[in-house]
Amino acid sequence: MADEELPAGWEKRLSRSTVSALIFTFLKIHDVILIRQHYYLNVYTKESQWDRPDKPADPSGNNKGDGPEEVQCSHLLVKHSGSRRPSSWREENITRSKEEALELIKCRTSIILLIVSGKATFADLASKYSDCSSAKRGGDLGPFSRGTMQKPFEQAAFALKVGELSSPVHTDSGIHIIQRTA
Ligand SMILES: O=C(N[C@H](Cc1nc2ccccc2[nH]1)C(=O)O)c1cc2ccccc2s1
Repeated sequence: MADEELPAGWEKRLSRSTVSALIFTFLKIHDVILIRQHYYLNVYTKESQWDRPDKPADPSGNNKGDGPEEVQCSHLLVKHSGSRRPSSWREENITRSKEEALELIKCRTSIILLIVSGKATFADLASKYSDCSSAKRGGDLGPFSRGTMQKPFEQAAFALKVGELSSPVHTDSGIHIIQRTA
């Protein structure tokens, strides 16, 4: 594909990077390998990327198509003996196994179906059953961006649509059900 076919707002640039200076001691030769690589510049934001863009550059520069910058979630956490902090407002010393925790959260997931029937809200259940201190706020963790929560939690949260519930998510803290609220 020729350059002129680049989506609007992008320019193809050349990058010169010296990959490495390799010293072959037995050949006493310095071998500098010079690789010229292309990168793509968003002419509006001056942000650059290695991957060839497939859609017009976003003048605002945010939301590069990889989803929201920030989400808000509530969660219901069931801890187990292997949790990072096997203690909570509900239980000083949590000794249940991971398997027992998974059964428990599945059971509470079926209870969560009460939400669908309108007989309970996620906040009701989190405030009653979650082992996270956010239980006092109905499980609400407030808004957060990428890089602030444990990776498995972040990946699940950012994959949810607003209002959606996750399947059980395992982190070092225990097992979570996540609801994206914004
Ligand atoms: O890390 C927390 N609580 C831990 C358990 C825990 N571990 C988590 C890991 C990911 C997301 C939420 C999580 N909550 C605890 O109580 O042992 C947080 C509590 C609160 C309360 C309000 C807002 C944010 C947070 S994050």
